[in-house]
Amino acid sequence: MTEVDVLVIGAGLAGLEAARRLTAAGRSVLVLEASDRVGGRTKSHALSSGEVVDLGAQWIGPGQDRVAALVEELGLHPFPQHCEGKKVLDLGGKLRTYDGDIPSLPLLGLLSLQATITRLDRLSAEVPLEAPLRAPRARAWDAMTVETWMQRNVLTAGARALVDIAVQSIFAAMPSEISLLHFLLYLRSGGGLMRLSTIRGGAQQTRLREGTQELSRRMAERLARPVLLDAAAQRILQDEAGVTVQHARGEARAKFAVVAVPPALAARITYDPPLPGARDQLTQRVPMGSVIKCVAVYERPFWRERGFSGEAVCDSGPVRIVFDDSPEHAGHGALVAFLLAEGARRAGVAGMAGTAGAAEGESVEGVEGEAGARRAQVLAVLGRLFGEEAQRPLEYVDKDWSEEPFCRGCYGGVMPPGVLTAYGDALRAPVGRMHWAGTETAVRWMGYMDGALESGERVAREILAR
Ligand SMILES: Cc1cc2nc3c(=O)[nH]c(=O)nc-3n(C[C@H](O)[C@H](O)[C@H](O)COP(=O)(O)OP(=O)(O)OC[C@H]3O[C@@H](n4cnc5c(N)ncnc54)[C@H](O)[C@@H]3O)c2cc1C
Repeated sequence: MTEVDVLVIGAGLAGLEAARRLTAAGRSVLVLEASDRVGGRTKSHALSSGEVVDLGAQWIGPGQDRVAALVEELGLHPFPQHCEGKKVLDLGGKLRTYDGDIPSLPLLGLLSLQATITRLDRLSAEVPLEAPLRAPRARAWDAMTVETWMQRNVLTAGARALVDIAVQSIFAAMPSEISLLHFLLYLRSGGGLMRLSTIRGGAQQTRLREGTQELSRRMAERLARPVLLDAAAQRILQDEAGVTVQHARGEARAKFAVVAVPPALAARITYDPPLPGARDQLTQRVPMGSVIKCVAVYERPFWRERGFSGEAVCDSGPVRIVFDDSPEHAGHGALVAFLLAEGARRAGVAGMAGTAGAAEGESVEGVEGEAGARRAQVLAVLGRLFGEEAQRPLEYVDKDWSEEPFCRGCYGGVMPPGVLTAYGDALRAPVGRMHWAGTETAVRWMGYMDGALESGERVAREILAR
């Protein structure tokens, strides 16, 4: 049995950040990772040209200071997300183009949309980041979904459709699945609705040439002990002197453990003694969002030549949002389309019936079955938005995150009504010698890579203080 000071479960950004901080403080650390790679919800894919696209987390933006510092420390190369040119809005079956951050709507819709954004940002400013239940209307907000709030407060159908898409794009969940309090907390945690949904000055501003998974690879390389891969933690036993973790490759013992996996995944580990009721019930109530990310690669970014930015917003069909995904030195062009929430679930279920590769379908011409059907549907949307050329990519790859065995959905855990009020206190509270990390536990940038790093830093601090 391996014995160390601290065992970290999960080699995503949260677990690796905890591990490197504890190592730097002179503690011995072993990271156990269930899958055969590090990086968790980051996954970079090499195109046949050798350039990299991200099938998981992709962007960083202003205010995400931890990620920015890490990028610099690890010598990675940031570059700006392309956003020059016209954007396409596919609303109510009609295609139009617009400039700027807010899609073009008739005057009343535009006013309603602006008023909604201002109102949501004002409400979210009332939610204290570290203690959301102290918000003056916390209980009322946690008793309703974002959908209910929208029905009452967003006055035009056009504005409602766009807010709906913004919510799906930020959470990979439907407005009907999210507590208004959780939503407002999340907005505050990331600096507001516009910051979360925009490119310039927003959370989609910057990409990494090497892809975001490289952050985890380089962090793991620098640890004193290699990450133990294919070592899913199955059972955590605690006694007065320490913690024993039984995992897929054996057993390990430490003084403390960090569980750096989302709550829904933490629920799949057995705890002995059993978790306190509140903590266990929390893990029963924070489901993961649903997203399939689809990347189509072309000879060149032909849409740029026609004055388009590559960005699109759609209210029908399988795709909700599209961005230019071309590599930094765009010899090639690429577009990334997001299937979100209901759309991802429909496409994912379709994938189950067909070929293997529903989880990560690298489709080639002539591919058959449901993975091929998904590809055809996505390419048909891209063709409608950017012209017929978009239907003929050189390469296509997609990834259904609900199929990833140790993520089971993305971008992260979503809280339905009632959860924060009843179980919020259990989110970060250690249980004996076990400490909880993961982006879902972050105060700032909850749900993002930056939040994952914050949580790793926090648990390292908690353990060192003990
Ligand atoms: C499609 C997509 C797009 C995204 N876009 C962005 C973006 O643009 N910008 C951004 O900042 N964030 C984005 N995110 C979110 C970002 O990826 C996450 O916030 C972040 O990576 C979470 O890191 P984590 O360490 O908290 O969790 P994870 O990355 O989930 O790490 C947990 C690790 O634990 C492992 N594990 C699970 N169970 C066990 C077990 N029993 N034993 C051992 N190991 C286990 C998992 O395999 C995983 O490696 C996106 C996510 C997705 C999927």
